[in-house]
Amino acid sequence: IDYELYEYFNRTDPATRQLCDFEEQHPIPIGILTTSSGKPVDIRETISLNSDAFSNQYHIDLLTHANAERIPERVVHAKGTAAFGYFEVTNDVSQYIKSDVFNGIGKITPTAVRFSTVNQNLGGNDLARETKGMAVKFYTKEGNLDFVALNFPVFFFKDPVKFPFFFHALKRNPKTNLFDLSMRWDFCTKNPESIHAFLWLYSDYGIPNGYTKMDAFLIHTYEINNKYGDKYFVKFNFRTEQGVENLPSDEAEAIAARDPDYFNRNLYNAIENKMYPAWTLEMDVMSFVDIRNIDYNPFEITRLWKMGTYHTITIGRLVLDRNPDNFFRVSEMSAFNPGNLVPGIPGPMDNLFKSRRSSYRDTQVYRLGVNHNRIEVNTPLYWKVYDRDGKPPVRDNMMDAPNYYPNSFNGPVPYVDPSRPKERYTILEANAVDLDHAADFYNNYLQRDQRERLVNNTVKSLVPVSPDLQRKAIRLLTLTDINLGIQVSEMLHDAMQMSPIPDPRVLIVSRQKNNYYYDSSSQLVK
Ligand code: HEM
Repeated sequence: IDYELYEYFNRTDPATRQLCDFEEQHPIPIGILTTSSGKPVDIRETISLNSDAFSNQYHIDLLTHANAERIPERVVHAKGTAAFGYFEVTNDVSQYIKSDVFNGIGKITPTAVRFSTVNQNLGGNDLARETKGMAVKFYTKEGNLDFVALNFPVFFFKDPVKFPFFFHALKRNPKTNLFDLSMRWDFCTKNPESIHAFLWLYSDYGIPNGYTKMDAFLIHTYEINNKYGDKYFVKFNFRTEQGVENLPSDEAEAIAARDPDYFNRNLYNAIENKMYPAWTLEMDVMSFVDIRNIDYNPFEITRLWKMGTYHTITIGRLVLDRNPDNFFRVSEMSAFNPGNLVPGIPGPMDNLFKSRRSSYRDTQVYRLGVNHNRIEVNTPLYWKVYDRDGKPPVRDNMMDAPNYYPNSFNGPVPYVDPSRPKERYTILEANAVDLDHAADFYNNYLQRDQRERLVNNTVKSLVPVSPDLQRKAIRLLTLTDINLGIQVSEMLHDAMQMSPIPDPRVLIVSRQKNNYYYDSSSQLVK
């Protein structure tokens, strides 16, 4: 007997026994079967052989609905899962932030959370070496607050114009429909500011041991205000109470071979087994005076704040205690938008964040429709709008209320917030690439054994790419840190000796290349 296989097929975990649990809770059928319009279905309509199938409305209803049961998967973060829970304030942070959700020790706010892996399609592999997402919707009295975070504290670039190219390069090659390490390394070496986040990716943090064992970071520097209108600048971080745990590549590959849904299963089972996963929400804080006295740009999202230049304050705890009763209704219909903020959180000022405010909304209009905030999981506790009509759901469509503003007939009116600061700062963003942060991560953040695994993982990803890209990658790694460059270079050399002789065509395309552009008279220039 293959005991591993035996154990796998004899699971008694909540995820595997879900249908049996349903049966136990419903010892008799839950009702009479109907068509979608509610007509009871006669048993003879459930078989279409030797009958007039096209007079059988049940048959037509069933098949045509099945034809239309897919909506577009998310353009990124398609594979994921969701859970409900609550947020509890555990500390008095009123001196920094006036938002109702974070004020009043003991205050509980319901939340919905979606975890995801970035580049996989729906049904992909949870254990792929990819950034992971954690999006939290707080249903607050002042509207929905969406904290949309990643398991790395730095992002790959700061110019939002790069986003479509970034996710094209990390998703599937349009010709082969395969993930393509050449595209990845080409993106990385053409956009050297991304090396810091790529080092996080090739380090142990690239494969957490499930969603419950990872921290999550909002990355951007958020402006927050207190009730006197004072400004503070913060980074919000979720710290896992289960402890950070990562998986070595070989172990991750072995698990993936047995269970590519390992992360989703793990979260589902933890909640069903009442081992409710929890995170502490903290913020790293700087005042305006602090910001004026530091020697680096704190709004730069490809770097970390320097130790000693800020202090950290706990806000509260996020606990997940309920699995959705239907995956599609919650995970797939949810729409998280980092632009959904509440009074007291004007939010980040960098261009990448500004671009995200519109990007998420736009893709959600495409994916779920213009009324996506009327879908149950996205509906705030309170809403009064002048939006009308469009593809369902429209809920009550604001019934008989006036549909234009301003009006003389008592439609909804805005509120006045006297403590809201009058001005917002504008930040200047530089194009320069500073590799020091990546070097700092490699040398000071990682332990020796972690550095070794990072080198191993990097080499593994470089073996299949062309020598030209290998050279460019080693150059970038060497510029980042000379030892890192040397180690990757030496180990890659050894690995290439062991691998089969490269296809000569790869060598041809790998000759030293130049950069080309067209001049104003359309001549190609080298
Ligand atoms: C220019 C930069 C970025 C753009 C344009 C962008 C765009 C998008 C888009 C279009 C989606 C799919 C949303 C949906 O279909 O509902 C998405 C999902 C997501 N993004 Fe970003 N993103 C950017 C940067 C970031 C950053 C910096 C973070 C984290 C700090 C982040 C975290 C996430 C997460 C966690 C999701 C999944 C949300 C869910 O579970 O529904 N993204 N992003």
